[in-house]
Amino acid sequence: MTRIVSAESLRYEPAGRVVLDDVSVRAEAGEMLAVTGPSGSGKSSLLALLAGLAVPSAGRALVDGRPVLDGLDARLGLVLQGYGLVSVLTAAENVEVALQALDVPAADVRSRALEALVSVGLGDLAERSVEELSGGQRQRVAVARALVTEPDVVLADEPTSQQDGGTKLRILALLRDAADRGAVVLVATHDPEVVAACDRETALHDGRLVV
Ligand SMILES: Nc1ncnc2c1ncn2[C@@H]1O[C@H](COP(=O)(O)OP(=O)(O)OP(=O)(O)O)[C@@H](O)[C@H]1O
Repeated sequence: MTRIVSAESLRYEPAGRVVLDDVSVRAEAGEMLAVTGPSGSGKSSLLALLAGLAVPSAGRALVDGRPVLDGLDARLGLVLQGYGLVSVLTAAENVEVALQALDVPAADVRSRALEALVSVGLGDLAERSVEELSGGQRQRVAVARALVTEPDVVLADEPTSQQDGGTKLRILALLRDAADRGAVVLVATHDPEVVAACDRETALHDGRLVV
């Protein structure tokens, strides 16, 4: 079971540009950590490094003390900017993809995907192709796909940016459920309401931690 996600003195300089410098963060099972900062401060980059989707030029991204790319036994739930959905598939099929990669019995895949879509208020649109969904609905499909596997680590980049009051609260409640189940939850956001729903905040400015 995953207990700790940590960044140790991360430096990230794609194309020679310093985007993150000496960033250390630690989050434990059961907590929701808000990663805040103005646009361009490096929030998405930090989440990408913690997800193993980008490689730091110095420092380490660790899951339970092991380099994140070695920690693949830890189940990762990602909500990325742009969502990464397959637009020609239906909402349900996009969520099913996450379960198919695991040892979930085929008979359970559909019901669990539908349950996840109902949890984000999209039960009625499960059979709708993603290209026919609005931006906010796509974001909710991405949240359902990230959480359907009951991940040990949730990395969510502005997961409610396109939601109104009710659905925003619903998504925040689902993230809290994941933390209560023992997941480590990191949420990049500049929304004070989202920060208030988290346990702690770590702030970035120009790629550095604000102390
Ligand atoms: N691959 C890259 N090459 C060059 N610059 C990059 C790269 N990735 C990110 N940056 C730059 O790093 C800075 C931080 O970007 P990042 O997306 O991490 O910030 P953010 O805090 O998530 O912003 P936002 O809230 O607008 O999403 C930006 O100035 C961005 O242009």
